[in-house]
Amino acid sequence: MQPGGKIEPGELAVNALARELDEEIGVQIDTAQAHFLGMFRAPAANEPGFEVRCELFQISIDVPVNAAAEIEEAVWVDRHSYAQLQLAPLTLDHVMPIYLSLR
Ligand SMILES: Nc1nc2c([nH]c(=O)n2[C@H]2C[C@H](O)[C@@H](COP(=O)(O)OP(=O)(O)OP(=O)(O)O)O2)c(=O)[nH]1
Repeated sequence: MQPGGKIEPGELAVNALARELDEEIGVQIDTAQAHFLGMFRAPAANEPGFEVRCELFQISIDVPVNAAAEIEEAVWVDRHSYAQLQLAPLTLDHVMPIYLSLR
């Protein structure tokens, strides 16, 4: 699944994005550079019976990512490797089609 997480009360989605990227993979972003891709929903990966509704953003970075303690592993996914990975429904149904349509 993508780095991200729940939006706190009163928080803008793009600020939640910046906070979660910092917490989860140690990446600081300029929120003005985050490109909003849309709102999507899918069955939640880790919460059976629940649905995840997300505001999805695209960012570009040229810094290393470091998985924080609570994150098991951080991997880059590309058009060649994704088919071998176990991906969350949101990623498989929405994020990958958008990614594959780029360029
Ligand atoms: N971050 C993220 N969460 C996803 C994706 N796909 C998906 O089903 N989810 C689900 C997993 C969780 O049920 C929920 C995100 O909650 P979370 O527990 O990661 O949120 P959080 O970092 O704010 O954690 P917490 O403080 O609430 O414990 O959305 C995804 O691509 N990225």
